[in-house]
Amino acid sequence: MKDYLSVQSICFAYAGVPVISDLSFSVGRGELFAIIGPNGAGKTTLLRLLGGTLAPLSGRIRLDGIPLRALNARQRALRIAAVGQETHLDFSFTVEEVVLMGRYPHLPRFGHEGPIDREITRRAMADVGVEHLASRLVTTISGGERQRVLLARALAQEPECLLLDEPVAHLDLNHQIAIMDLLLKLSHEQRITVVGVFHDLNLTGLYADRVLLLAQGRNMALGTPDEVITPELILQTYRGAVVVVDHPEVGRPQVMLLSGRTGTVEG
Ligand SMILES: Nc1ncnc2c1ncn2[C@@H]1O[C@H](COP(=O)(O)OP(=O)(O)OP(=O)(O)O)[C@@H](O)[C@H]1O
Repeated sequence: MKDYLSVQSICFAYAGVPVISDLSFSVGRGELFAIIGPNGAGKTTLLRLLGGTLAPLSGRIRLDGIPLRALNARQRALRIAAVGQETHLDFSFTVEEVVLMGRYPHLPRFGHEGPIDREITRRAMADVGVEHLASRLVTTISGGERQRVLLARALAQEPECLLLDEPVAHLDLNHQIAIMDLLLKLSHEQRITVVGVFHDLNLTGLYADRVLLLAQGRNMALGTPDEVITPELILQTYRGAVVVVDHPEVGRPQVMLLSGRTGTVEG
């Protein structure tokens, strides 16, 4: 698989406090790539570095062979769409207006959106199942609906790469599966590179092509879900005891918790 994103020895610190340390990896075009790790590991910071909203203190990030820092914000927005953890939307736009904003990087300066932009917006809303909310104010929809609207806005951007911070965190079971299936289709069929931060190790095990396990800003493991989602690595990084079983249908790793309640670990 041809590399789309290439990260070489990047370091980053907030006010002198190191958060990302000497991190290197690459992501293939059309790969569904998961970043996992405990709270504070640096996952969101890493996504911001990949999206170009933060710049590494040292090291290099390349996008399709081009140094990320050589691209301005609009050039980045034509290639990358990012959806952050913050699903709050302050202003009283309708859902359709918010999704249409994804088209802005494609519009000429001072230009207006046309029928093609409206059609792409409609399709993006349909893909994430928010078409029925099109005329609702974003301030009046639920957290999970808002999360899907923001994903629709990212899709309307028609990016080569999606950077998603916990894209299913607020979604119910049915919508989690629908969005993960959509991400799989986007990556494998449309060759969009999808990089997502996930807390749900079972969804990661089921869907990811490869997984980067981050702890204290360092690469603790990188490989297939089978290689990374192991009881040893989970205990070492999350300090949580688990057993890992094979999914009965597809054999992919699924995590079961051990705790005081299961009687296998001191509570
Ligand atoms: N703007 C900031 N200024 C200073 N420190 C920050 C800032 N943002 C994050 N940090 C710190 O950097 C570290 C990594 O934060 P980050 O949000 O990248 O972690 P994360 O792995 O995404 O965590 P979580 O799973 O809790 O969302 C944490 O210790 C956090 O407190």
